[in-house]
Amino acid sequence: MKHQDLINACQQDWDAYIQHSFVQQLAKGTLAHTCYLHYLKQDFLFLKQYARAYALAIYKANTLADMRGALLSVNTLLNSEISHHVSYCANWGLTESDMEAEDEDAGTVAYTRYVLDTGIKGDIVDLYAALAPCSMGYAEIGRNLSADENTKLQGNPFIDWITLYAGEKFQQSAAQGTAHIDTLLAEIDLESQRGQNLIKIFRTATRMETAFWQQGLNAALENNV
Ligand SMILES: Cc1ncc(CN)c(N)n1
Repeated sequence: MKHQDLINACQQDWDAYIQHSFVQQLAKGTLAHTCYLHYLKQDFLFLKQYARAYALAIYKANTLADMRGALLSVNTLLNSEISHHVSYCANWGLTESDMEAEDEDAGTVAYTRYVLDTGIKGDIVDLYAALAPCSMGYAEIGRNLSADENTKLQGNPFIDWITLYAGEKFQQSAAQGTAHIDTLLAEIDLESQRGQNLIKIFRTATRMETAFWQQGLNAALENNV
């Protein structure tokens, strides 16, 4: 099987994630700032846990090449994505220590600990099936937003976010990650018990991504915006 089989098997859940109202409001520049700020703070905490999950992938790796690949992902997360995140959060008045001091929301805990638990219980392929919707999904969203002529580029307060995920660096590292997942999946038959179990993991993580967007939108309800 290939990564596209994972997506095809849960197309409806995948579309709900990729086309979520949070994403559409980002593209139009209309998202309530409370929602965005809440998302940014939670995403900082999310990315830290994600770096731990890639560190687990080093531990779970069977080959030196896979260990190096996972190390590269830890490095990209800590020194590129989180660093970018911290610097554009500063434009929104959020410091790194503000975000460190924030409590994790239920959706942040649920998603990240699901990924870690899946990796601890399972093997390297289970772990990557749980990690995959994160980078593959944001890369697809970045491509969609940059290709869509209705995406507001001028005067969009969320342009830094769009630029980060549509940008060459993120796209390239997501493409490398996807190629690696294809290598891990190559020997697994889609119809086998193993294949179906990987689909279940991938679908759960995809549903967690949708819940993460919704958690951002819900901040407006909680703050009566
Ligand atoms: C919740 C979430 N999912 C995915 C990504 C992209 N690494 C992110 N920053 N945040």
